[in-house]
Amino acid sequence: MKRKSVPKMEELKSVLREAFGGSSSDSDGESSHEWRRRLQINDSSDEIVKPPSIFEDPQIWEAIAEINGLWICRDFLSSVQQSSLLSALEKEGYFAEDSHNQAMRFGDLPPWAIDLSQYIRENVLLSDCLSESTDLSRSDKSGTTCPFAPELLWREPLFNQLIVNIYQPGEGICAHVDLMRFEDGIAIVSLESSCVMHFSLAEAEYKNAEEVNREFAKIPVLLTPGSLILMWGEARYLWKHEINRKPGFQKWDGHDIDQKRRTSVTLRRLCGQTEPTQ
Ligand SMILES: O=C(O)CCC(=O)C(=O)O
Ligand SMILES: [Fe+2]
Repeated sequence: MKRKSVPKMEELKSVLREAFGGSSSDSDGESSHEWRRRLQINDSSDEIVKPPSIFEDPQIWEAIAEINGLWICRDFLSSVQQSSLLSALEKEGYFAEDSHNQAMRFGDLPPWAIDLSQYIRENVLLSDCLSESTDLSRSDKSGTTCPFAPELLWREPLFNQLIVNIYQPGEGICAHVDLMRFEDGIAIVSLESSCVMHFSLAEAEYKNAEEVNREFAKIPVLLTPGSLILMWGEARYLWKHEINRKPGFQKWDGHDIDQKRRTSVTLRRLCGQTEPTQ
């Protein structure tokens, strides 16, 4: 299959500029711009907050040092954007009953999820990961400076399955590797309560002592409201992830995390979906 060539950063910026306009324009109806515009409107007050420039203050991406292919953007959504996303979930009826803890969509995603996907793609692109200068202080163990593999970033659609998980205090998710029916490249947006997600190696095929030790070590990652994690490559296939919200397991910096309801939006892509021909 012919792969799309990956554009260089400058080409990319001009493509983005053409598609979404500069920071001062918010008149077009383009999806990502629309998402940003909509997300600037505070539901309760209708206050319009000045939209950020798409090229200033790019968000900060951190590689989780121990795990190749695991990246976090802690300030991915502002508090206004988080509220807008929660309102969109509420309108879908996902919070209608306390017993309702999961909702899935396949194929055509709702507009807010398409916008969210586009916003993820845009923010990865703006991380300058495709530029030739590599800042090793921001790379993962394998030396990669890109929060998402370029060949995954350019697939269309980026994601076509979503799952919304709603956890009441004390509820979590057991250690697992996501099903193989999903392609590589998974995004998780966290909302409401913070939590610690633990990662542990999935396979016992690492024979040396250091790796056996690592196998039992769990790597904790704090997921704060509005954060985004991206899992691909080793993080997606070789590591399990779990959230244990039973008493004693949700500690950060020696303190128990105050548990409230937590909501997450996971975006993935089903295997075997071909790109539409243009
Ligand atoms: O809720 C989360 O943050 C993780 C969800 C998850 O791992 C899954 O649905 O496979
Ligand atoms: Fe998962």
